[in-house]
Amino acid sequence: MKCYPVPRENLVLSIDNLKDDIPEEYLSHKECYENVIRKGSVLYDIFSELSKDRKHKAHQAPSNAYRISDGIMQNVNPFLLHFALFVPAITNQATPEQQAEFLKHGFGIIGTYAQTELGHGTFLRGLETTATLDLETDEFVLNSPTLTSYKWWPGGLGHTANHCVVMAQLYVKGKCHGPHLFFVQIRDIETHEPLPGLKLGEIGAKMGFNTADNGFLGFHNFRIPRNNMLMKNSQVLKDGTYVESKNEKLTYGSMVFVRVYLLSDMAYMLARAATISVRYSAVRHQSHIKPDEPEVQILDFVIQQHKLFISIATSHAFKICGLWLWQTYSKVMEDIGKGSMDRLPELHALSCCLKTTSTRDAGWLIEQCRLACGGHGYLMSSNLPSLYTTATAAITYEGESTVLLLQTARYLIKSWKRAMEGESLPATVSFLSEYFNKRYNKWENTPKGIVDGLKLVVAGVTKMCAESIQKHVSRGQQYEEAWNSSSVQLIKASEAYSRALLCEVFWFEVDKVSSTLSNNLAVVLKQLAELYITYWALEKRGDLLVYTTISKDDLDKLQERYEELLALIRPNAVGLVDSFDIRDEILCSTLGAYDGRVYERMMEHALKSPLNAETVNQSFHKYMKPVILKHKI
Ligand SMILES: CCC/C=C/C(=O)SCCNC(=O)CCNC(=O)[C@H](O)C(C)(C)COP(=O)([O-])OP(=O)([O-])OC[C@H]1O[C@@H](n2cnc3c(N)ncnc32)[C@H](O)[C@@H]1OP(=O)([O-])[O-]
Ligand SMILES: Cc1cc2nc3c(=O)[nH]c(=O)nc-3n(C[C@H](O)[C@H](O)[C@H](O)COP(=O)(O)OP(=O)(O)OC[C@H]3O[C@@H](n4cnc5c(N)ncnc54)[C@H](O)[C@@H]3O)c2cc1C
Repeated sequence: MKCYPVPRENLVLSIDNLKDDIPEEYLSHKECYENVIRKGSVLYDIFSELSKDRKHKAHQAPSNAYRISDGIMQNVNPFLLHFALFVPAITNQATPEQQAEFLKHGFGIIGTYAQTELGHGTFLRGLETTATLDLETDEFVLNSPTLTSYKWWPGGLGHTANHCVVMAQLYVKGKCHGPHLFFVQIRDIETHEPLPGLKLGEIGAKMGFNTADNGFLGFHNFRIPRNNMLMKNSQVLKDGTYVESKNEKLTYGSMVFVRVYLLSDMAYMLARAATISVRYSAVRHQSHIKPDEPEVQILDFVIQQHKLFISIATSHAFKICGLWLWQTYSKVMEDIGKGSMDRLPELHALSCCLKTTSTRDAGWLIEQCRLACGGHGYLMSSNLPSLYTTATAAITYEGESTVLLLQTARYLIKSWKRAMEGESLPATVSFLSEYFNKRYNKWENTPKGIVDGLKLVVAGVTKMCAESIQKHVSRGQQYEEAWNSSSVQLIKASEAYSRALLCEVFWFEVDKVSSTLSNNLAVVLKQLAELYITYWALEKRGDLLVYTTISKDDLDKLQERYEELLALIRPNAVGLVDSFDIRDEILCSTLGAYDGRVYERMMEHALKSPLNAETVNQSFHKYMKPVILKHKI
């Protein structure tokens, strides 16, 4: 691995190409894309130089180098899918020989992950793109038989990528074997023209993510070699023999990989938002707390602390749980490599609910950070609107949130049944077996006591779901119908489970490492973890009252402790966000820069608006003036 900086002479494009003359928000849709490709190409070149000696490994966490692009792009990098899904899909789903072949050009090809179609994103078994084996030519023929079978959404597909990994229904000798992945070239390397037999384009402007170049793709008798099916888990041999995977869900492995990673990504998004709004709240003075004293920093309002400190704490919770989940993922992948699939269902359940909760929480907390900056948070130059639209996209992509929570609920219900039958359960759900023993334990008003209480809530709600399903079945519904009838409660079980997991892992991991930290650091980290747990205990007080022995008096004490924690964290608040160590260039915010020159930066940025290039806009003469003159008395 080479060190920074990459020598300038190694780069095709000049690093000066990373600068913007006009802020991105003033560019048209097309200009914006061209602008990010200009900058993205420099970064792509730098990243490829940096990783020349680095072998792509399966199950490797993505490098943090791409964070730099957060600052340079402000919006989404259209090359993101290459690193985040295309390469991981190949390293995780292709045989070693295929990996050597498909990745031999390194960054000489640009890829994306083309799975979702116009008609289906969630229900993968319903995908319509077909890959049919032609035994005579030893090729697969790809087709999009309907409008709804067009690939729709893949990032970078519109104009950027020249290759993709495509999910299609595999047909061999007239038999469908379900969705499988294929390595497909879609554009000529030199001319970048779409290859014959393909219909390619961009899907249009979106709520955010506008520079991601999301595209559509249709196939018309498009041929690829048989060997382009990614064959690590299942194979199609030359004579058309289909060799089944040990577990057909391994085909979905790339999604599990990204879901796991998203938890750490959300920690970072939230750290950026918290840094902006806490620093701004320290600079901004408005109103009085005591009438005879000067106007205060808005961060001194306790309600402002309540809005913001939870974002700092949550970022740490996600970071720590993200590491824990990453370790779990690596261990399960290692086991799978040795032929054991035992922990795959558990990993799937954990990654589904934690992906959902972290993206949803990041979305509303970033919005809360934006609102906490008052009017100025609404400016694009605060960068909070862009952080919000980028984070909220993740609630839907890589598995729609409700759908993923229902996957976890499926696991919880199965585990509940196993617990009732006296089977032993994996550590992450073993508390289900203890529900009946611990249900009436005396409430303990400590972080550990709260974690135990939250677990009782999960068990209680899961029990209620199992009973609800049973009730509907006994009234004549099929199991799947009964499942649908109980889905509101099932979602609640899953949500409660992710909250209990986040609280438990955060608290116990912090507790574990605190003896290795300086006393001051350990104290502050514990305050953040306790704040997080107490916040959620108060938010979920209704559930705790139903499923545990907590009393009103306990809740009053928790409220008091929560307010104490806000006061304890207040003196360190700015230091805590500084310690996220996010450079101004990456923060990209007029409100959140390290030097606190908020108002100066806002004015400097406003002056860059193209509308300020002239004192009178031409539209005045063209449209307004005639109307004004007409009505002038
Ligand atoms: C920068 C932006 C980039 C964005 C990129 C994208 O968005 S890319 C596009 C992202 N797109 C998406 O994310 C699409 C979201 N959709 C999906 O992932 C799937 O269609 C599904 C999981 C919803 C259902 O799948 P299905 O109908 O095939 O399954 P089923 O419900 O009938 O359950 C059968 C069994 O399979 C199990 N199982 C399922 N998945 C896994 C797994 N990964 N591992 C292990 N196990 C898994 C499940 O637990 C159940 O086990 P049980 O109880 O029988 O022991
Ligand atoms: C910004 C962005 C980037 C993306 N990038 C990519 C990419 O690079 N590659 C790619 O292949 N795809 C990509 N996608 C597509 C994305 O993965 C899908 O949109 C996502 O998986 C959701 O699927 P859907 O759109 O079919 O939603 P739907 O499933 O149609 O969801 C609509 C509603 O139906 C509900 N619903 C659906 N099924 C059920 C069920 N079984 N039970 C209860 N409720 C249900 C959902 O909860 C939701 O409320 C991207 C999407 C976005 C927004």
